[in-house]
Amino acid sequence: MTQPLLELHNLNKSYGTFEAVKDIDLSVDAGEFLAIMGPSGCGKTTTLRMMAGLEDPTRGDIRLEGQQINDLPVWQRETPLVWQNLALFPYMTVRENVEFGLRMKKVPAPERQRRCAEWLERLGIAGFADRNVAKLSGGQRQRVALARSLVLQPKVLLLDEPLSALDAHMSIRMQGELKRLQRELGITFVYVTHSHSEAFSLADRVVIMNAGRIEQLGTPQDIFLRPRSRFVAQFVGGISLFSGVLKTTKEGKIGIDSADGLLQIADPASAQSGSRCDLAVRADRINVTTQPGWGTNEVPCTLMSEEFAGAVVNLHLETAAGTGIVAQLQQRDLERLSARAGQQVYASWHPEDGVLLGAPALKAVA
Ligand SMILES: Nc1ncnc2c1ncn2[C@@H]1O[C@H](COP(=O)(O)OP(=O)(O)OP(=O)(O)O)[C@@H](O)[C@H]1O
Repeated sequence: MTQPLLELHNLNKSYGTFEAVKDIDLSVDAGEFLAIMGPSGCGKTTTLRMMAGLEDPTRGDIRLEGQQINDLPVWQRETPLVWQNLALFPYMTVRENVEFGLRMKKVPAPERQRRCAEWLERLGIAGFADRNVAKLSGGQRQRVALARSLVLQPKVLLLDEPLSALDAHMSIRMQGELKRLQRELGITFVYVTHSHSEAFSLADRVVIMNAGRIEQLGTPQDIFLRPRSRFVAQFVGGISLFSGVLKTTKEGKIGIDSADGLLQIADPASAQSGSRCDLAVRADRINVTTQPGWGTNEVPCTLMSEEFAGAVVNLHLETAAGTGIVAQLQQRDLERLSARAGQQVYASWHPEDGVLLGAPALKAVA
């Protein structure tokens, strides 16, 4: 088995009595693009700053290539951090900013200039080399910040919401460039973001944090299709949740007995009958009809509102028991449905589209 490049073992950070990061265990492989997501204040930045050496862990280990680096000062680490406000030196030119780290490392002038020129070229900012960074656009400044870190040939590049200051168009463009660079260079990226679309489209694996802990770690597909907890399902969004008790009927059907009736599932894993469970169903798996009789799990609902999201529309429904359901329809399907807010409709889905959460057997899966 190959050794992970970066490892966090039982990493903790407290500020006074407040525990910002709790018992984080995480391994990042060489060349991997790992995204860290979670609600504001869940400890993403603190975790990243500990990796960068900008915060001391209260407890636990950080290892790079197997070596503990907890006490290594920032400037000796090979894990630079690029963050949202970039922290470029405002009175320096682009070239001076990019060369700065190499000067600190006492890299001889000819090599410094060669490496700086290579990165200015690579990131398409050679034309502004002698311009003051204060006179650049947001996207250009972002490139300077990346060049300044990449010129140091880091083992891991840590990025804290690097695109959050850019407008939507520039952010999408930079996402593509970041992914291309990461693939071409084979550098390991650890990337903190608030943006679901950035995490899910860029990362090989995504960490979802909640209140200082890792709630789920998996590929974007895993997290999107198989959220492990209510928290992850709600955080990812576009998922309807039903609570109930796992039950096998006299006819041999398996489902959860919920306030909205028996909701059948295809795969109960090894959850035991009688255990309390939550069932998650993705919005794009829910059919909506104006007449009953179309599906296995069919729940009468009231259409509460429609939310237009480009080519698709999210329908917000509510059952008689007060459960909120969200269904995602193509625009043309909505036209065919021709239902209005306040009208009774029927939500249905196939048993195999329901994912059980909270069952003991599922929790035990690593
Ligand atoms: N220096 C500090 N002193 C005291 N508390 C701190 C300090 N730094 C961070 N915290 C607290 O630790 C918790 C985690 O902060 P952190 O910045 O890691 O969260 P985050 O997930 O990155 O949030 P955001 O998405 O808002 O940036 C927060 O409650 C924050 O207020």
